[in-house]
Amino acid sequence: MAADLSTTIYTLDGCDFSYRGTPCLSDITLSLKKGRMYGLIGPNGSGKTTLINLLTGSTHPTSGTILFKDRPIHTYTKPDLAKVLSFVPQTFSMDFDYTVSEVVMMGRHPYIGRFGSPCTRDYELIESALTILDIQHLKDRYVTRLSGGERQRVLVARALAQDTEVMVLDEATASLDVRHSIDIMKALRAKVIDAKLTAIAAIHDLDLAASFCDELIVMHQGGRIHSAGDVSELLTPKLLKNIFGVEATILHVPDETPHIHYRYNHV
Ligand SMILES: Nc1ncnc2c1ncn2[C@@H]1O[C@H](COP(=O)(O)OP(=O)(O)OP(=O)(O)O)[C@@H](O)[C@H]1O
Repeated sequence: MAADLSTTIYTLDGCDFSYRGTPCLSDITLSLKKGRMYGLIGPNGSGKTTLINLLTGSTHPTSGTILFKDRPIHTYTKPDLAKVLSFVPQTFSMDFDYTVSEVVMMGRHPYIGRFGSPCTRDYELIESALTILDIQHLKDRYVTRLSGGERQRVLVARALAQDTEVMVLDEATASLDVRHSIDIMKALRAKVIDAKLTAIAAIHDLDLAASFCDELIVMHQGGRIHSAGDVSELLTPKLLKNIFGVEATILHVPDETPHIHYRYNHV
């Protein structure tokens, strides 16, 4: 049966990437569908952030092609891309002291322009993002004076306010406490279900990935994709042993997503 191309958001075909001649990604071939949540997992240095940079169009493959919504990603202008694709980076730096509200408002810039006037809908989206990320009380604070976790929530709020059909996140929960990590994943999951968002999240917390993602993309050393597919099929003790070198059991509790039980082998 022919594939349903109308629901394909990304098609990566044989993508390689090198940093000044040093190979980093090799032969990345992937098809990512609309309305799915993907967890991008793999050990440190396996190429997750580099792949994320290709997916956001901020860098281009050394060879191979990336189609985004059936068009080569490099043919989109930055403003056009920003209306359909939002990005939560791992870290960020700002040249000026912006308040939390101002940073979240930046999510609306693709629609209103840097010097345009926001409309009611813009304010509604900003308020909603501030509430979902539990940062209403911080809205007049300078972002540079927030904790790492608070700042990370501001970046996710900015991406949510951007209201795009695709969101790419690079370890968006890395500095968050357990409640805020779960809240962010829940908020993404709700958008995946209700608004057919496609979310691709590089994530180290495998339990969170297993609980909230539909599919995993597993990277391994050498910048290759080891495997990709449904969480329930992919997440096995053998995979965790092969990719991360850890001993673990996958617990299947009725009506719950799988849980990973690591065996630490304390002496
Ligand atoms: N700007 C750069 N110049 C040269 N090499 C780089 C650069 N950025 C990353 N690398 C190298 O590319 C490889 C992949 O790095 P990348 O950051 O994509 O991995 P990652 O899977 O996101 O790692 P982590 O889990 O530690 O965040 C690593 O070997 C890294 O040292």
